Amino acid sequence: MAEAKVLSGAGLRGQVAGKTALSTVGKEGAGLTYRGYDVRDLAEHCEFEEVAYLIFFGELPTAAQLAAYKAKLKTLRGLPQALKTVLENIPKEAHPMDVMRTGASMLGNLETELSFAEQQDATDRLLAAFPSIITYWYRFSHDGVRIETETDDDSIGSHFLHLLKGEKPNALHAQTMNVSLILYAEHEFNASTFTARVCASTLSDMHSCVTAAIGSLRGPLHGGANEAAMDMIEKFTSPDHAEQEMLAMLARKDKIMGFGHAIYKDNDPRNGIIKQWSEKLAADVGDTVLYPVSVRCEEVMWREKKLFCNADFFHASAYHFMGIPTKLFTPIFVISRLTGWAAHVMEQRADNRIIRPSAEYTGPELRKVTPIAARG
Ligand SMILES: CC(=O)SCCNC(=O)CCNC(=O)[C@H](O)C(C)(C)COP(=O)(O)OP(=O)(O)OC[C@H]1O[C@@H](n2cnc3c(N)ncnc32)[C@H](O)[C@@H]1OP(=O)(O)O
Ligand SMILES: O=C([O-])CC(=O)C(=O)O
Repeated sequence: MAEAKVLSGAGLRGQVAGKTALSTVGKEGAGLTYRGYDVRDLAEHCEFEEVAYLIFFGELPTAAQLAAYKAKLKTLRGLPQALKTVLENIPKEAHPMDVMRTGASMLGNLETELSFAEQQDATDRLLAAFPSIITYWYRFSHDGVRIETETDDDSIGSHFLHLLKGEKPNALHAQTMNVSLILYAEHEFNASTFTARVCASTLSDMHSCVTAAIGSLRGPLHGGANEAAMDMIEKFTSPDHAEQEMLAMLARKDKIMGFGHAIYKDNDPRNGIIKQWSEKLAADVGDTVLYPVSVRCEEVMWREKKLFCNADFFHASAYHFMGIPTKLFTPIFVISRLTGWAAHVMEQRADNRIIRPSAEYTGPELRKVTPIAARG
């Protein structure tokens, strides 16, 4: 179980900034829970759409409710021509998180949330359309093809992989995506979710809240860490090489992406789960380097600094083994975390006061304007 960390200092650490009924993170003895369910239990027994339903509506769906929800999402996978045109104009060199940000924002122009009564529909549309948005842009800009984004895939994870690769995923890949999307779905007041809540607190629309959150998730200290971790581990040719390089990075006091956490003290409960799937995928592709390298990185960081892998670290190798290009790693996080962001927006709206903290002023004392001609 993850232990509670002593929280104080800069970055609002340890400050209670609001209430939520959606999840607990690092609560003593509880690890990570969504609506009272242990994430490990959910990852073992549920589909991602089931977990999304739980996050939005507070209870796990019945079989009929889940079937209806998945059927609804399936109808929302197509993209309007105006959005496709925008995506076709974004260069190949663009950062895929910028594509996601533009995609969410453009959808807000085309299918504006006109009142809060439409919040669930706006959310479901984004949830269903995000895999289409990122893969439509990727396949057009990289392969020159205009893909059909309306598939009959049973799940969002399979839909994403199908669009990306042009063929339906095998069972192992479909299961891994499902688990990955569950693990990334919700995480209390992390930076991107807090961004979404701040935006929601001004009574802004869902697309603005989500667009803002994507900007926050993009950075390497948050969601971007899965890509940064991949960039690092793929340079290591063996576990011994990894150890040597990690020790050098630690000696230089470099930040090592995929390790540490603002709230968890000695373990991120999502890591053990995704690590197991990474190991299965490594065996599937016959990997003898990347997985052992990743394990050695984990050992070195714990031995040297008592720093542990967060959710992002073993996601890097897992996604890589599934043939997902590194630059699409963080957009997958978006596809999943949309559930948490939107649920927080709805929660904020239901009991709102504009979020507006105070600052401790550190600038100059009050002074008079010197006429411009007299300034030296
Ligand atoms: C899904 C997610 O978003 S999980 C987070 C993904 N982000 C990363 O993996 C980026 C790498 N990790 C980090 O930068 C940090 O651990 C964060 C941003 C996640 C948390 O930051 P903080 O809450 O400030 O970390 P914390 O207070 O535990 O840091 C304690 C010490 O460990 C160091 N430390 C923490 N993480 C790392 C790391 N990954 N590599 C090297 N040193 C680290 C800090 O620099 C700090 O040292 P100091 O006391 O000498 O200043
Ligand atoms: O909670 C955090 O600070 C970051 C994190 O792990 C997440 O958003 O999943």
